[in-house]
Amino acid sequence: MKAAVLGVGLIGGSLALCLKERTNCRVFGYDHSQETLDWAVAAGVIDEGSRRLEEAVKDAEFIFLAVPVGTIPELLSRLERQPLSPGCIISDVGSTKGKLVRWFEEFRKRGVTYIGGHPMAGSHRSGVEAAHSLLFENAYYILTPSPETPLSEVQKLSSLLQQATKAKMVIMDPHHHDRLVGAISHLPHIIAAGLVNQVGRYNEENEWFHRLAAGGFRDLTRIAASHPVMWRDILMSNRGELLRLMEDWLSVMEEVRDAIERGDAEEIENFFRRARFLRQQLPERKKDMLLPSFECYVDVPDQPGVIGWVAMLLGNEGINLSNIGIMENREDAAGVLRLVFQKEEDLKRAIRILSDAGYRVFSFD
Ligand SMILES: NC(=O)C1=CN([C@@H]2O[C@H](COP(=O)(O)OP(=O)(O)OC[C@H]3O[C@@H](n4cnc5c(N)ncnc54)[C@H](O)[C@@H]3O)[C@@H](O)[C@H]2O)C=CC1
Ligand SMILES: O=C(O)C(=O)Cc1ccc(O)cc1
Repeated sequence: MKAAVLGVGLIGGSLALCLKERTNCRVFGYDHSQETLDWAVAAGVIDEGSRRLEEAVKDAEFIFLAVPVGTIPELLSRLERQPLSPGCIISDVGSTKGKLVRWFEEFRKRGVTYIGGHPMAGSHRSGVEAAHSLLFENAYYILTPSPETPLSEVQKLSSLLQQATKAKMVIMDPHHHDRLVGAISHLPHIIAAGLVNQVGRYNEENEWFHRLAAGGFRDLTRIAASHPVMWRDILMSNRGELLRLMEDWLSVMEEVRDAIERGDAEEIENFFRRARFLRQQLPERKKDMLLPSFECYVDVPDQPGVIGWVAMLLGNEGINLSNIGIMENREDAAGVLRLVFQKEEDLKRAIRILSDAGYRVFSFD
């Protein structure tokens, strides 16, 4: 099986290593830098490399775009004009997904499936030299198929990626994805960079600012060392969500500022109490602490009572749900319901019952 990785940097190189190490894919790399390709072949990151797109994607069953976010649309346009293997699956690893939605339809017309993807693991380093095959292990890897994407294709891609990366595969609506990563990744990068720049200005006057910057400042600003061009692209492509999130952030800051101005000790204490409580609730990352869970996703119409209806269908058959929730909440679209079970047998029975009831059910397990 041939897989093409377009952009052999940190993420593309890591994905190539994963595919080579844990699947039977032969990995063909494409990059605009010949030096990168030579290094990647010599280090065994890819089997072969070329600066010619046509050669890289010829006969490939899977094509992964791992170029900067701002370059993905241009590369997709070029791919559209290439002779591609019928039934081939194209995916990308870009940090934002909403702007890429239209490509599903563009490629569908040509008998090719495009499914957005985003591994939620990375580093402030970039380039193929920093690639490694354990980068994605146990991280979440989000896929953002269109509601029309054939389930068999989503399954094919997710099985390959799960096997290769050992990540936890999740599916999500692309716009919901952008709001979510906007809040937990993009906004924090803006805040970290802003704080470092602010203190940097003070330090120009008095270098004790940097000398004393330890503990909290370092912890909070680690991500400010990330790649400026990559983050420029990410902010430009998640504009709408980020503007909304920054409004919220500014009003949170205003509330604290006002509380300080008023000398409102209670409000200030509550601000920190709430944060400490919520911080302690964040899920642990330790691998062995994860309880086994089996999950599936169900396409549901956007109608009141649909969660209760699905829960009742399963309850009537004595199936225990350990969690249930809507994955996206746009008003104009149907939702994706996530169902979690503690027993594999319950998952299998639930899939059968819901499919028999006419629902489109998807599972990674
Ligand atoms: N770095 C991170 O922590 C994460 C990054 N991502 C996404 O992964 C993608 C790649 O990021 P990294 O691997 O960190 O970047 P990188 O800079 O390490 O790698 C990008 C590679 O693409 C090549 N490239 C750039 N423009 C090209 C073009 N027009 N044609 C051919 N090759 C080209 C570069 O030579 C480089 O080898 C981005 O879309 C980013 O949003 C996703 C998850 C985490
Ligand atoms: O967790 C973060 O914010 C990181 O710094 C790593 C990272 C960067 C970009 C992504 O799209 C996903 C993960």
